[in-house]
Order: sequence, then C-alpha cells, then structure tokens
Amino acid sequence: MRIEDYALIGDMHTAALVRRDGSIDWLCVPRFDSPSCFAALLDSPRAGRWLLAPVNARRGASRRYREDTLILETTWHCDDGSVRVVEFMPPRGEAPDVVRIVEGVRGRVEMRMELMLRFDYGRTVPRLRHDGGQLAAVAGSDATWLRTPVELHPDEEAHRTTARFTVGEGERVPFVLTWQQSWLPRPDPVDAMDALADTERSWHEWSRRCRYRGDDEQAVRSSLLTLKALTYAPTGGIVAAPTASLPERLGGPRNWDYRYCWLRDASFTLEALMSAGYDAEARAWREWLLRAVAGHPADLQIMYTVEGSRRIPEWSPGWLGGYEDSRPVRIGNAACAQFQLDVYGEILDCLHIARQCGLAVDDHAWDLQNALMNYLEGAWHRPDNGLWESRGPRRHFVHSKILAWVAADRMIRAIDRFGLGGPADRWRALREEIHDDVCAHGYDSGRNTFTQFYGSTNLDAALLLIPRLGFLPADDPRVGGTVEAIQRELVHDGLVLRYRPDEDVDGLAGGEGTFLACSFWLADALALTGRHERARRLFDRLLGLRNDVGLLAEEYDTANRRQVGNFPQAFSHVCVVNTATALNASQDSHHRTRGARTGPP
Ligand SMILES: OC[C@H]1O[C@H](O[C@H]2O[C@H](CO)[C@@H](O)[C@H](O)[C@H]2O)[C@H](O)[C@@H](O)[C@@H]1O
Repeated sequence: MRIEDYALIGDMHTAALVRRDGSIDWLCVPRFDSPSCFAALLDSPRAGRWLLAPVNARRGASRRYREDTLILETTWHCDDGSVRVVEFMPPRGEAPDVVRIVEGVRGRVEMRMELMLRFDYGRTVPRLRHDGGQLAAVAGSDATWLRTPVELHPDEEAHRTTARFTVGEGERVPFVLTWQQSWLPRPDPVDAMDALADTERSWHEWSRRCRYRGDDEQAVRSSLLTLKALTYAPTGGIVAAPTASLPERLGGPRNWDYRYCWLRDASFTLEALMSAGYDAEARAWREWLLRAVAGHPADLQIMYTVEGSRRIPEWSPGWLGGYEDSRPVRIGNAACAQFQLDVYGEILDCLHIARQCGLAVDDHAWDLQNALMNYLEGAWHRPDNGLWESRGPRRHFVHSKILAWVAADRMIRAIDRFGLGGPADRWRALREEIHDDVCAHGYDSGRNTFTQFYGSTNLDAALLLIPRLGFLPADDPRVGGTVEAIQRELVHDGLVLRYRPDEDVDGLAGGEGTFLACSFWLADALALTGRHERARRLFDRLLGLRNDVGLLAEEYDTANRRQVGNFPQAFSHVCVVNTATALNASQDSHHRTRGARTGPP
C-alpha cells in the first residue's frame, strides 16, 4: 500500500493510521512515542494490525473526514449493498480507545474482522482470553480489551482473533478497543455512540476557533486539524509526525523516527496555529519549553520527548522488514545530541510572534530568552549540524547563521516594541556583525547566490526563507539571484530538493525525494518577489499532491508519483497554512498593482 493510502485518527496523545482497505496498520500506545501494538506499516500483518472490511470489497472505498473533525468515514459499495465504517479516537479519558462503528447503508453486507495484536513493535505476541464479554490480549505491562456484540473467534495458534458478521441497512455494529496497563482492572465499557458525539463536539469546538479567512479555506482548516492532532494534550509538546521510519526514498536507508518534539518543527507549527487564532496552544507550548529547556542554555537539546525528557536513544528493531523493504527501521533519533544553531532563532522568532499575537509577557519566558541570547552571542560562530540535521562533519551552514541573526533581531524588536529589559545596543552590534559575516562568507558574488555553507558552492533550499525572515528585502538582487539559482539547480520535476544529497556533506548514503516544505517555500519566495501567478500554480500543484483526505508526507517521489517520508508531516501542513496566507496577501497587492497599472491615471 502507498503511504497516501493511509488516513489519520488520533486523540492528541497518540494516533493511528488506517489503510484504505480498512486495516489499522500503525498505532503506538499510550503515547505517540510508545512501542506499537500495530506495526504492519513497517513490515506485514504479522507485526500487528486490525482489519475491518467487507468480505467482498471488490470496488474501491471512498473516504472523508466528517466536516472539521478527525472522524473518518469509509464507504464501500459492494455487490450485496453498501456499508460505512466510522472510526475515531475519542478525547482521552483514563485510557486510549479506538472506536469503529460499522453502519449498514444499503442492502446487507457481509463483513470480516481480523485483529492481530503485537506489542513492542511487532515483537511480543499477547495471550488471548475472554473476560466478562470482552476479549483481552495481555503481554507484560500491556493489555488491550476489545468489546463488541459480534461473536469473536480467537485463534490460539495463529495468535489472532477473527469475526464474520452481516450488517443491514440502518444497523450499527460497534467495536471498541481499549489499551490499558495489564495490572489494572478491566476498563469500564465505552458507549460507541456517546463517544462519537463527544468526539465530534470536541473537534467542532476546536475548529470553531479558527480565524483563517481567505482562499483555500478548506485546505487550511484540514491542515490545522492535522497539526492539532500532532499535539500532545497533557504537555503542549508537538510531534514532527506520528510515524517512524517511513522512507525518504523507497527501499533506501534514510528512515527516521519523528515521534518527538523538535524545537524547530514545534515553533513552525505554533506560528501556523497562531496565524489562525490558536493562542492557547502557544501558551501551552511556551510552558512546555520553559520546563524542557530547564537549566543552562548550553544544555539545550534540539528535540525532546513530548513530555520534555531528553534521552531518545536510536536503535533498530532488526525483526521489522521496513516499509517496502526500506531498512534500517529506526526507533529513537540520534539527532537529539546534535548542535543546530538555527533552533535559537526559531524559538525567539516564535515567541516574538506570540507576543505580537497578544500572548502576555511572562517574566520567566523573557528570562529564558535573554539566557538563550547570551549563550548564542558566544556560540553563533561555531560550525553546526544545520536544520537538515547533517550526520556529516559540522559546517558553517548559512541558514544557521541567518537564524542567529533572526535571534538578535527579534530580541531587539521585543525591547523596542514591548519595552522589555535588555541590552538592545549589544544585540544591535551583534546583529550587524552576523549580517556582515554571512554576506562576506555565505554569498557567492560570481554566481549571485547565497550558498549552503561557508566556502562551498552547494545550494540549500532553506535559503528561500531569507526574505520571509527579513534578513534581506525581497527586492534585493542577492535574494532574486538565490531564488533563481535554486530554481535552476534544486528544482526537480517542478518540485524542490532541499539540497543535492552528497555523502561527504550529510554523511548519508542514498538519495531522497523532493522536499515538500521547500517546494512551498519556493512558492512563498515567488509570491514575495512579485511572481504571484507562478506561485499560485506551484501551490495548486502541491495541494494536488495531498491524498484523498488532505494529508501530506514529508517528501514526494516525482518519478514514482508517490508520497515518501514520515506521514502526515507537520512541516508540510504548516506550509499549507503559511503559503495560503502568503498568497492571499500577495494576491491583494498583485490586484492593487494591476489596478494601479490599468486604472485611470
Ligand atoms: O536528513 C537527515 C535527518 O533527517 C531527519 O531530520 C528531518 O526531520 C526533522 C523533523 O521533521 C526536521 O526537523 C529536520 O529539519 C529534517 O532534516 C532526522 O530526524 C534526522 O535524524 C536525520 O539526521
């Protein structure tokens, strides 16, 4: 199955991926980064999955989310009638539940269910038993309970449970799967229809707060919902994606675990949410940040777990074959120990935007920002791993230095605009020093373009952000030259590679797909440099890559016309929101300019 054949359901603690044919192939419980109970996504059904589908599903299913919710409806039209499966994860009470309701739409349809629970990324096979009308699957600390009126057939030898049943027009057959620690008593029954009503209500309440108005409203609302689903409700941490090890090239080794909170990705996500009026999320994330960063800024990590803990060891469950044989499968992420200079700028930019959006100044948060800036003053000239998390030698990445400039710039603005206390003149001098350094060492005057790192001729699509970040104005010839050079050298089949993969630079073998966020950034740069129609065309193409329920992975393989990389990816959905917003603004100025040109003198 292709990555785009999956839809997402989640309860803001964790999330599941549901395949178009009715199989839940990925679910980690109780938290995004917990071990899985279904991992067929990274192997085959033997790694755990839950199938619920018509026996004779000859024709393809159609899917949609109920408006402004993450409640998935899959409808099959079969020879014997039509049936719909409504599935979701209700807001978390005591324990995570997956609810699936089979609804007869027309005729009488024969259905089948197959439940294969495998804990610990497919490694551990649970013991099955019937207990009080429920099916219990227990192994070590994990237990799941399945409650349904349908007669279940546990198969002790194959360690799976199956069922066959029929559903007629107007009938509803519920299934509720609940995870809980194995030593706790049997969970209280969940009423599927009540849970459906609660879930719908809570998503609607959230969606009603959306203040985005403009073109592409549906796409923006759907991306905002996806971003919200990647938020860990108890702490305000945000994962980069709910999956691990979906490959950046089919069959390749660039497979990473994204179920953690990157300061960079979370800052971007917050900015997108805030632009649509979601201030409470910004407040929660600021609190998360204060707790996670804790002591000395030198100890800042570039990513944490959603709870804010620091240890994320990278390892490989060798028994998993990988998505379409893409190996190694990686769990955990060694990038957590990297030095990435850009994150300071991203945090300070995000907190500055939050203040502009009305988030009240908090003394602890301002103290933290001063501490980060003081640290950066002595660290910005050091080589780093860069935003692409190079596993090769550290370099003076130009994007990283630009973000150090952003950090100083936002501190100055905070002092000037909000009257906050701080050494504005010192930051002004530092801002100038960094600017001069970047323009002297990161710009290739012969080719009129900024480069990937000092002393190199490589390009980097992150440089498309220069005008948006305010490092140089959009009409500066060096910005125009960089956008043109990137279009010439990094655009592949109309989409953008983040850089030309080179083992000497990023330390990794194999190539990868075009990077969707960078392709959106090109659309932003085109809009900012006055090429509104080209930007619009690119944006429309990118929106066209979303799957049938509006989801985007991290990258796109243009040769195979497939989404690749972790899914759904926050970066990509952040960009749907940002580029739609940018195009609305550029359309207004485009019309004003055309009006001025064609109007009466
Ligand atoms: O390209 C190698 C690196 O790829 C991953 O990092 C990417 O994902 C991060 C989360 O979305 C994002 O913050 C980063 O900018 C991307 O390059 C992976 O997590 C790294 O371990 C790996 O070195």
